[in-house]
Amino acid sequence: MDEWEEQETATSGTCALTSHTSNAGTQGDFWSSDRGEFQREGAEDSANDGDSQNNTAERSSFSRRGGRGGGRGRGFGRTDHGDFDANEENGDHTNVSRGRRGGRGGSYRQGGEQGGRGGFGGGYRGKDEEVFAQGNQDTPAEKTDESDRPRVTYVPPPPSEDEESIFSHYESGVNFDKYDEILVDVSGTNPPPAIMTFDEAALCESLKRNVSKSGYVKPTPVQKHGIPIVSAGRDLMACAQTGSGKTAAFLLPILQQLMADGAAASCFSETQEPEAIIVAPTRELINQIYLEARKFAYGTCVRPVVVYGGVSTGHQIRDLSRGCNVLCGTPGRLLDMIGRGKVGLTKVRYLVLDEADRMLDMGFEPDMRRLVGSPGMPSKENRQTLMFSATFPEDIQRLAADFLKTDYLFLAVGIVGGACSDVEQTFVQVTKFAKRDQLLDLLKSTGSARTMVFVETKRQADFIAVILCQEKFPTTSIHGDREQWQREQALGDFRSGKCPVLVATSVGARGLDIPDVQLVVNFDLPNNIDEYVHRIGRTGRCGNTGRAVSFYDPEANSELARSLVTILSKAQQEVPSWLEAAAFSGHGPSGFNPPRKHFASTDLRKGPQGGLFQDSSVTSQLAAQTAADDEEWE
Ligand SMILES: Nc1ncnc2c1ncn2[C@@H]1O[C@H](COP(=O)(O)OP(=O)(O)OP(=O)(O)O)[C@@H](O)[C@H]1O
Repeated sequence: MDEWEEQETATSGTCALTSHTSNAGTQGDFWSSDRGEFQREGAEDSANDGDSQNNTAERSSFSRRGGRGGGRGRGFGRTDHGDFDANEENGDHTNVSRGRRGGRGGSYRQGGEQGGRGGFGGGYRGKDEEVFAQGNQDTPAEKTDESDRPRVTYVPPPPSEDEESIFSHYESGVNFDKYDEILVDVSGTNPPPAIMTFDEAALCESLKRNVSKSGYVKPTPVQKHGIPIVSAGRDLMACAQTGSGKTAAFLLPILQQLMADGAAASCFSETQEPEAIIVAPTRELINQIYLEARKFAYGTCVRPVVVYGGVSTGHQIRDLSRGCNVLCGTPGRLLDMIGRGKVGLTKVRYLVLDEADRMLDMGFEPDMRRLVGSPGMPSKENRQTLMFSATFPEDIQRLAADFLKTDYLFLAVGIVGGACSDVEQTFVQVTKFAKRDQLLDLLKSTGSARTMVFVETKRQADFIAVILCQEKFPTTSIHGDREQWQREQALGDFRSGKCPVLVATSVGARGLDIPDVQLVVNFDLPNNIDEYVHRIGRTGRCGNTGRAVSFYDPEANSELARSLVTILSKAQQEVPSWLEAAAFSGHGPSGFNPPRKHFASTDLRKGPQGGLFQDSSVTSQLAAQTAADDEEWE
């Protein structure tokens, strides 16, 4: 029995209620082989695939991001699976699935030699190291300076082949038709006319069938406008509220075009040349996008593939080699695959940045520049670049223009950066010491409602999850210190309702589309307003109603007060008088704008008056700043 198996055995199955465990190991994670496969890949495999994150672009891309942390105190600013959360109070970022690591030995395992503190040791790798890492992408793992770092060997279970589960979906809600009332603005020259029905999208039969099997009857506004724009070959920056169908807005026209042009049937090749590349900031989100692509491409010759960190690289290389038309990836792993020569870029026609503002902020921007500058990648004039998000601060729009043709179209559905209008937002003023009791009271009052609780740090996520477990709320958690299989299991348990409470750091804030999330709790408010918008957007999706309750700690959150008032006002929601008072009390960024009643586009090309959401642009710099610190790197 190897070290890995020992640990699994030692810790598995001691918690009947949840899949969550405490740092102290009072409860064990479930582990069952059908969840995924754990294997030690042989030396041959490793030599061929370099199945390690040690010597890859993925690692290199993180190195400059994190100053603190470094799980092993050896100068690497990321954990084993590439996540980084510098907000962790002590700078401990150790991923602790196996023993012998330094660092706090945080989450979930009691295993042997972990523990010890020592995760601090200078997590910064300078430029030279980055160059070194890049220059050694093909070096087998064994030969790197970090060869004792455990290799990632997790192989996720294959996605279901069963048609029913491929097309399983939740119903659109009572407010779905109200989407039609949302004001839409398309700016830029010669936008094509919107479509009103999927029939007008002129999809081929198999795509039409798949759209219908997905339960889509009529397009949402971002689809009505976005699909013809993409089909017309235009570059696009699109901003529409959370849960309003942005994914299909880019997937459907891309798949349609690939099929119309007779995308070459997938065939085995060591280097794959995808026609479309889709990038997203987190593993769970990119996997979700991949599953959507797979669903829409069902029964066609188009083959989507997904690559992301925390999973065996060798496994992904093997999957890739079977053929790939649409490659979905997190930036690090994608660059890694390109660096290894497993992905060629010469045939790329579409480059999609989902959560584009996040992909272009201070954290990921260098990776995006590296991606578009990679050998073979067609210039922006020779590819179509599409960007989607619910938030698009002006400074990021400015940056984004570098990646787009000058005549790109800007599509704004509703208020750029606005919160989803189907989410009822409430605020509770509370000190940090009273938050725990508030949360327990809230959960007691909501019964078994599926609830996401957002906290600031990974340690806090563990702590709160344990408390909730102890209070008999079946709870699991997702954050960057958890192994990938644990993250996927946590999400699975939350989706299935086995654990109706999910405690998450910001890694769960963007894009996740989980059925029936009725409540989002901001146990800790984020420190930028865009993050708030994305977090509460995990509920109230696709015309369903949802509820968000945020704990406002006057000591910690006064900087956010003005932006919150703006967001609430624009969503036509009640603003608590104490929040308004806090907003005007002199704290926080200047430039508060009283809410305007009418829609206005915030395509920055329209000039300074075009920006309805100037408050957001004030905070966006902060957002970019803090994103580099408090989000989790993938
Ligand atoms: N036209 C439609 N009819 C019915 N359901 C739809 C339609 N379009 C999308 N959906 C469903 O709505 C849900 C939300 O869609 P999606 O995840 O694409 O939203 P999003 O705008 O990307 O959200 P976020 O900003 O949070 O990433 C999904 O379950 C999707 O399948």
